[in-house]
Amino acid sequence: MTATRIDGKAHAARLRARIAEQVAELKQAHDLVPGLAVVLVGEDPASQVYVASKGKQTVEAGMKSFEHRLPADATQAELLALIGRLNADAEVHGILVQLPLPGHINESEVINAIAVKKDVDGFTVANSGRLATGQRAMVPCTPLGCLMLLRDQMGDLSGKEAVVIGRSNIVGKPMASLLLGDNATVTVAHSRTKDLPEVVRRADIVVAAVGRPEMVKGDWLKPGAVVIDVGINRTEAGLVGDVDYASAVEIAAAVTPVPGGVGPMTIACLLANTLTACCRANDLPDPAGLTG
Ligand SMILES: Nc1nc(=O)c2c([nH]1)NC[C@@H]1CN(c3ccc(C(=O)N[C@@H](CCC(=O)O)C(=O)O)cc3)C=[N+]21
Repeated sequence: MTATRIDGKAHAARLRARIAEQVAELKQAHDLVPGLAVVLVGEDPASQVYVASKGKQTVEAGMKSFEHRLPADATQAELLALIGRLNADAEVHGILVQLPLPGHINESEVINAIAVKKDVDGFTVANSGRLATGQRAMVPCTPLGCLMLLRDQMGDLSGKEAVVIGRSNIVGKPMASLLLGDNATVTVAHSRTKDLPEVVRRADIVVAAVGRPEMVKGDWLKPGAVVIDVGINRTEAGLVGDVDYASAVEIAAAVTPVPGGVGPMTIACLLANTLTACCRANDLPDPAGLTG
């Protein structure tokens, strides 16, 4: 029996359709249009493509998209001044500064200059702390998308054994917080973890977010596990995840593919967070089913 291929692309399209409906209602009832500002420093081709696709999907959902491109040699002061203007702009409900930033810029200073309520990536210290302590936060898009796929696949996650591979501030740690919030038993594994295959073997849920092409093998998995692959690795063989998909589908119950798994969910969740930020900025209730 081969595993279910979790269709993140189709799931994300349904999510975007729901968001578009709620955006239309917000316009009707309150004459509000959510706005997302994306800031791109430098000319990295992959980032260009990615930012263009975010802009297109933002507009398709009925929201406003504002793109700001700065040259690779822009100063940190210029970037901070731009963020200051976006923080003060009433048409902008969400701000995303595309990472990574050029080496001469202090990433953490820039991210933490974003108004907490407009931090649709959920990367500020304030939002990270709020999520970790169970307070209402803006939740990082990739972990939020993974949580939605897991709930859709498994229903209640209560009491499930989850292993998150990777401890980054943008995926691994917030993913662990979200799984704890859903009452899973969570292990965070990383590069110093001893006998990773043995740790993974006890998991009902595996979230792989390490950035090592096809590292997680099918024979590491517990039969029936649900596997979420966050990896986006460009190799000579093309785009591959952190999971060896071919061997994983022989053992798992369900696996996300790369491409077409978590990636499209990340962008859909960015739109969801922008809508949420717009509602909160106007003291309206959170949109239904979008905030985790
Ligand atoms: N402030 C900030 N927030 C981010 O969320 C952020 C960022 N910076 N910097 C870059 C990474 C990367 N990221 C991706 C999102 C979607 C796909 C995606 O949709 N991928 C498609 C394939 C795309 C392709 O073919 O290259 C898929 O997996 O099906 C990929 C990568 C968000 N990031």
